[in-house]
Amino acid sequence: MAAALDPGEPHTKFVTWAKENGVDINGIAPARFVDRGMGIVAAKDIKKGDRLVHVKNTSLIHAALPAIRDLQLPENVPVHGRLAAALALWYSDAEHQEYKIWQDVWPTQSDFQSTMPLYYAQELQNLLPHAATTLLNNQSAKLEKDWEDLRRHIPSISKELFMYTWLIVNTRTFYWTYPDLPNSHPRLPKKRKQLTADDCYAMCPFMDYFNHSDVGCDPQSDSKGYSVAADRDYKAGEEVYVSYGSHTNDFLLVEYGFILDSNQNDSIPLDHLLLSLLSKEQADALIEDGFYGNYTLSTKEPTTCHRTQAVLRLLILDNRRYSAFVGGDDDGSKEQGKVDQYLEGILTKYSRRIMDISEELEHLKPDVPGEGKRERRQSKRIANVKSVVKAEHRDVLIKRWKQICDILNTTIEVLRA
Ligand SMILES: C[S@@+](CC[C@H](N)C(=O)[O-])C[C@H]1O[C@@H](n2cnc3c(N)ncnc32)[C@H](O)[C@@H]1O
Repeated sequence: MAAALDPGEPHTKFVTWAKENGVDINGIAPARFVDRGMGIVAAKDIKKGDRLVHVKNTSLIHAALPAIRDLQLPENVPVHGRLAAALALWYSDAEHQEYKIWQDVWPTQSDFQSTMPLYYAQELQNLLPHAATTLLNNQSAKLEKDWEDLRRHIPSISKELFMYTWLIVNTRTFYWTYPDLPNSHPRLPKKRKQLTADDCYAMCPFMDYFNHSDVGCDPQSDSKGYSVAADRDYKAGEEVYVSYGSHTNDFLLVEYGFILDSNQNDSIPLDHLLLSLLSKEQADALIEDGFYGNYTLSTKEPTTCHRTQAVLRLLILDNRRYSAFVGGDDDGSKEQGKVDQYLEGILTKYSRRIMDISEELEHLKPDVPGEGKRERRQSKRIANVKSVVKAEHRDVLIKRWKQICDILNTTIEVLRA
């Protein structure tokens, strides 16, 4: 069990504020952890099913709040950007005290800088795994677009501050469908039927202290608000996690800035390995059959999905055998050995490429705090290393590639057996 440390005064003040502002807390408390900032611990022995926290609907912060609508931010901008703009305006306004005590317990800008891939040096971003690269490109495009669409409406806010509150929203929001409002209400971001996941963001003070685990409590919402009940018994002092969803480590890394040591939901995409092997005709056939792309290798059995089995068969079998497999007329067991052998070759090649990437990462010199530019230049020359990056960024990336290699090697062993 990781040591839980005293959270410090701002957190004690925040808990008092939360209790006075619609948050009901039972048997849990915030605590500081060495490797993941704040989290929640059991303050006493807890029984499975006990309600640990309830946040009233009126205490949530979301786009339908009058205080946010009054800012008259353009409605075509996604809720994520509008919430970030509101938080930035409140954060920078000394007169606006309503959420000050909550803001005081947020992670700092420097916490984000040391964990989020958005802040990695370009050369490290270039070495992210494929899935993480796609997610990071999307995230970065969304942030830039929100900033471009909003900057004229919030002239007092710097991009740096906007980026900070945008990441606060990114890492601390909950899914909220405004169940306390009628289906058509002027304060709903859209008519209820038209709401998409991008409209359903709510910030939930205190609930946002919970860290994530692949097995954890499952937050629930209804028109009265948000709550968390214990998923199992806990002993006093144990950390209580919630699950943010069935996320892979690449997703957790880009969206939240961490990876789990063990993650039953982890998987890696194979599209970048398989799509390039297809001829135009094969790609067209897969599109027509609904099997183009989205091929994954997971940590759970069976490690390859049905889609992957389909594309591999198209690549190495005659069309008749492929069609029998995707049409469901044949389970494909007759050719399984041949398919496994082919996949084993592809994965072995990828695993060798990862060894090269890991070596490249090892040669990027980590930034040593306190070391000046001159010393860095000198030690770069002496050690024949290429560049200077943040040690914590580089190390998490080395660890992630090692996890990917382990998934590949486990699968290769299974395919060989
Ligand atoms: C909703 S907040 C949770 C509270 C947060 N730890 C804090 O200090 O305020 C989400 C952030 O917590 C951290 N986090 C959550 N779960 C984690 C875990 N299992 N391991 C490491 N960091 C985690 C990540 O920095 C993530 O972006």
